[in-house]
Amino acid sequence: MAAPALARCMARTGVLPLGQAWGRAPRLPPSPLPAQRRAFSNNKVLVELDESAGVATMKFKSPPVNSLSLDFLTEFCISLEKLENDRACRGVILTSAVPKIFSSGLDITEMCGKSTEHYAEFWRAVQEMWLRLYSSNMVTVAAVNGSSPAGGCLIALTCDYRIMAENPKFSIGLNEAQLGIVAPFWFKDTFVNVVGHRVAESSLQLGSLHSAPEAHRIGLVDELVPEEKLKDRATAVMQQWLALPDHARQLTKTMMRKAVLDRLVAHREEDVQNFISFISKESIQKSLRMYMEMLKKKKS
Ligand SMILES: CCC/C=C/C(=O)SCCNC(=O)CCNC(=O)[C@H](O)C(C)(C)COP(=O)([O-])OP(=O)([O-])OC[C@H]1O[C@@H](n2cnc3c(N)ncnc32)[C@H](O)[C@@H]1OP(=O)([O-])[O-]
Repeated sequence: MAAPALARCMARTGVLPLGQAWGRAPRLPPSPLPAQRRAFSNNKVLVELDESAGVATMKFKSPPVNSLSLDFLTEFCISLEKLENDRACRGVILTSAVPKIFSSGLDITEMCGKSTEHYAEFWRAVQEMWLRLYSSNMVTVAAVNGSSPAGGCLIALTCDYRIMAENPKFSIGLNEAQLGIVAPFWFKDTFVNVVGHRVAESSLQLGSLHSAPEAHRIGLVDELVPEEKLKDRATAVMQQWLALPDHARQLTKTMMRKAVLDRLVAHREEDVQNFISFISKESIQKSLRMYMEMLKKKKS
């Protein structure tokens, strides 16, 4: 489906047609035509595709903090879909064009004082982002070049491999509990699949934001590198993963992730309704408002 048609579909329903993501044809190696670089950009996501390497870089560029608004999520899904359907692309590196911030997570303003319909549309877009990324046939590498709380951490966890800049000021984690909200089961499942049950249990209950060295120690990120080497290291890791035959790697990935993906697909609407009734509670709205005020105070 072409991008404008996808955008119209998402504007109408809040979701991309799932048939687009599942059961797609196996990825083919890039064509032997002369090396080419292509770029396409929406407002909030910049994509550069190196056809000779078969690798795209997706850069988040939604200042000040790359929060995951409905617009951002829509653009993210459209960009990912374009790459997924592009035979020249076998892997994607996710990173940020905003200094010091990978992503600040879900845009809190999308979850405050809005209508039930808006919450439903927003939550379907969050689900869609995760379903598409977690089920992607491409190799996905997160080059985490800044802080990455909550939904930002989820994006990194959803990739195949995570490399973080070894800046002790950068933190990462599912800190929802600190906001007085609860990460849904599929955030938790993704986290457990990366760090194991015990670490996930305490980290989630405490809403921990882990410094880069601690995130590495608990296995939340696979490696740390000096900031200036992050891009090169992500490219080297990507080459290593792409050296394997796509079909074997893709089937293995599906085998490892299917149960968790199927769980959300089977309970998608129920999950939307859970989100709406949870986020609409006055006590939750109050917690979110206080948290936003705290962020503003910290700034002044
Ligand atoms: C069930 C649901 C599950 C939920 C999952 C989630 O992801 S929940 C999300 C959990 N996410 C978090 O807990 C992360 C909260 N954010 C932070 O901890 C910090 O902003 C930072 C470390 C990301 C950047 O620090 P920094 O000193 O570089 O920047 P700064 O702090 O000065 O902020 C600049 C401006 O951005 C604003 N803004 C920031 N984040 C958000 C947001 N998510 N949304 C909207 N706006 C946000 C902030 O208010 C300020 O606005 P102002 O005053 O200019 O109008």
